[in-house]
Amino acid sequence: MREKLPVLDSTYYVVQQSKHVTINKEAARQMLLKGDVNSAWHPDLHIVEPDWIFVLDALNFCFWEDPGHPKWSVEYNGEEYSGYWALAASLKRAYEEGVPLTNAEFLTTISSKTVEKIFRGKQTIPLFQYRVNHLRELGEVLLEKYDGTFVNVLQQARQSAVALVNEVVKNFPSFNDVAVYEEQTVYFYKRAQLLVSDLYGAFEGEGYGDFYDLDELTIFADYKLPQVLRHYRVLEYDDYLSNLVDQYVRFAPGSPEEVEIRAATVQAVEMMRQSLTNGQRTIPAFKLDWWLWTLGQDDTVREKPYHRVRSPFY
Ligand SMILES: Nc1nc2c(c(CN[C@H]3C=C[C@H](O)[C@@H]3O)cn2[C@@H]2O[C@H](COP(=O)(O)O)[C@@H](O)[C@H]2O)c(=O)[nH]1
Repeated sequence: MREKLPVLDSTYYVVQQSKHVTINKEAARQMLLKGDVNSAWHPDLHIVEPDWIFVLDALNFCFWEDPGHPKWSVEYNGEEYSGYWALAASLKRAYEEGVPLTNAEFLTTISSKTVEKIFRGKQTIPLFQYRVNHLRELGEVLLEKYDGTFVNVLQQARQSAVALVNEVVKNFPSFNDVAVYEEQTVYFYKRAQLLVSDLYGAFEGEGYGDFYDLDELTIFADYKLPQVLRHYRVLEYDDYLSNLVDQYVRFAPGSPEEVEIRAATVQAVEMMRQSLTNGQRTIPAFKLDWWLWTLGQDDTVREKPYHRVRSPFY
């Protein structure tokens, strides 16, 4: 019996009780009919090195600003990047400048000054102190338990995506993306799951990217996928929630509103997967994720804002 993640069951529970978010199955079916779900992984701006990718996904969260506030952006090779791409570009720039990002010893005592230099650009990257703390946590745990390299975390997982997610969330608290909803623990594990798909993408399914159970992953519950699914009316927010989201009101991390949005995102894509499987080859959730996330990079789906939570988990 293959090991499974607790993400699907726990998010299913939320969707059953959900007060403010509903999933529109027909809209989900329509979206799939129009979609070209075979989007590829974007190789540009990435260093194909396991410890670098681990650092990338330890920092892969919360790039948004409130309306009217300019976003953090960096310049790399004459191009300006913001959001996720600014993170990838700044870490690639640092790596090329010789900052020893993949040296666990260095990470344990990395200074704020050094982190400022890594992310230098216009404005400041949000949740700056969390970025420093996550890097130091990676260094400490890698040194203490894995002889200083993420490669040994990968060895522990023995090519199981589920085992790797569990190993990471258990030993690196900054990846332990869970919430409590009506006394039940709800597991999202967004950056830990995204890490596995990034390894798969970067290594093209070979070597460090070779996992036998990738179809056990769910989508990665960030803030862009709900925005895309809401645009296509796959997710429907009631008036109470729509008003708050559309006025850029911030929700507290772990609030019922946030958990309902994230859980419905996971379950909506699971529904898409099921509808795809009748008669067609099953497609792993992470491939639908890449498709939806790439759609989210396009302005057409942004007429309504995504929900705002200042969270270091996504
Ligand atoms: N669900 C999901 N969330 C993802 C990604 C990625 C980047 N992966 C791509 C990169 C190379 C490969 O081609 C991967 O496809 C970033 N994010 C999240 O989005 C948010 C940033 O958005 P914006 O502010 O607009 O940059 C933030 O929460 C960030 O953590 C993904 O793939 N799936």
